[in-house]
Amino acid sequence: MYRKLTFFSRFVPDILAGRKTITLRDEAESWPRIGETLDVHTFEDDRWFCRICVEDVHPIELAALDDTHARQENMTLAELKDVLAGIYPGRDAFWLIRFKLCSGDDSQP
Ligand SMILES: CC(=O)Nc1ccn([C@@H]2O[C@H](CO)[C@@H](O)[C@H]2O)c(=O)n1
Repeated sequence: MYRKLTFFSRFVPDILAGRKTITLRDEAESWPRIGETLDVHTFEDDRWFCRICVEDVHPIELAALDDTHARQENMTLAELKDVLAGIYPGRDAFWLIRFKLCSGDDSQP
């Protein structure tokens, strides 16, 4: 059994295309561990849509977010900050989870 992470369904196409390779979460969702495989579901209807392998997890402040992070979200920095303000109003400290799509077969690199 893999642990489960959810994403808003509007991000599904970007995740499946490999255009979105990070997510920024609060402490409640800082639990993924590097090397861990996760089952990924939509937040709205709990639909499974892929597995991801966690490549990095680290804390990051809002002020430290730059264009590289925005690119990894397939957004501009302004769009990313808007999205964060919408999901996490007033928060300025996050956890960055970087991931790649994976099969869930642990024997694969
Ligand atoms: C319940 C809950 O909080 N779910 C979340 C939280 C965040 N995100 C995405 O991560 C990035 C930065 O936050 C943006 O692309 C967000 O849309 C998400 O898809 N689903």
